[in-house]
Amino acid sequence: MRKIVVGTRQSALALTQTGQVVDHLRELCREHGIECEFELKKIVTKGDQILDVTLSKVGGKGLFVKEIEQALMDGEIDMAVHSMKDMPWELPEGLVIGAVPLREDPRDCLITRGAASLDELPQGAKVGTSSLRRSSQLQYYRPDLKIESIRGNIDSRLKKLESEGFDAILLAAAGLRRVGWVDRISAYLPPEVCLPAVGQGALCIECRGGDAEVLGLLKHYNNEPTAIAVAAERSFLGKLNGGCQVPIGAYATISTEADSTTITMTGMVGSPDGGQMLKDTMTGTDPVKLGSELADALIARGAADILATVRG
Ligand SMILES: NCc1[nH]cc(CCC(=O)O)c1CC(=O)O
Repeated sequence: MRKIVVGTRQSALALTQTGQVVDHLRELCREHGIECEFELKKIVTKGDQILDVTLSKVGGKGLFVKEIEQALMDGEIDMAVHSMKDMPWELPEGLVIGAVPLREDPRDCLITRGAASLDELPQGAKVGTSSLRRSSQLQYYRPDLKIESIRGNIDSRLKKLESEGFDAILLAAAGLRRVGWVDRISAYLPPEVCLPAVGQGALCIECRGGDAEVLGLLKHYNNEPTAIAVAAERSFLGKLNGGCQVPIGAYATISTEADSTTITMTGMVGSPDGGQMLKDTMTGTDPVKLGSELADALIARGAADILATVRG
């Protein structure tokens, strides 16, 4: 019987979502008469070890993914479960996205100490986020807010809300839902106010392109509308060369009528202080083409200059 070793980071969120994926895959194996067993392998990444520096300064989000991809290429593991939004837009040679399962809630949310919405936060409130995308959109909407950096896993950020005197912090709703902490959410930020990160709320199941057995299993786990939406968002990110942490957001939705699928996507590029904010919405049928066209539309309005300033 084939044993599939599944690599995961060791944060509460990573362990929970990998456990959930393996449960789903076991079910799919039963359903499709596929014989295999699963084993979890925890991997400590650089991103997990370096917690005291802003991510963009130490090499961006790819830090969470690189070591796990190396383990895949070395054959130490056969499958990796990542948060899609932590995935750099380019995969190393030989690795593929085997499945993109059904997306969780893509929105960002606010965890406050009292206020029931973004509008209710007091003038000058101290808000914790290290994401340039979140700070850009928050400052654009509420220039009075004081944004301060906060890092760490979801659990340590929730602790810092109290211990470091924040009035609110921003997190992805998906992560909180997966670990069962929805009751901590004070308010959801609609995409019109805060466009999510590319791939937010989705998972990425990565494997070796030559592993037909694993690919065969994973194709049953793929959710086509999510995969198309994520492909469009990642194409947008790729065209903007969004390698490391950047103030870029995008959210695509899919509608199917008769036999034709239409993708609607909004994308944003903003300066971290919210002083500049470029946003556009476009529709299309080819995800890669749409992502690239939406990026071009923002580049024509100066997106590349904003990003160049951020990258320094
Ligand atoms: N940057 C860290 C990260 N990567 C994935 C999630 C959870 C949400 C998701 O899976 O999209 C989070 C936490 C957060 O941003 O609040």
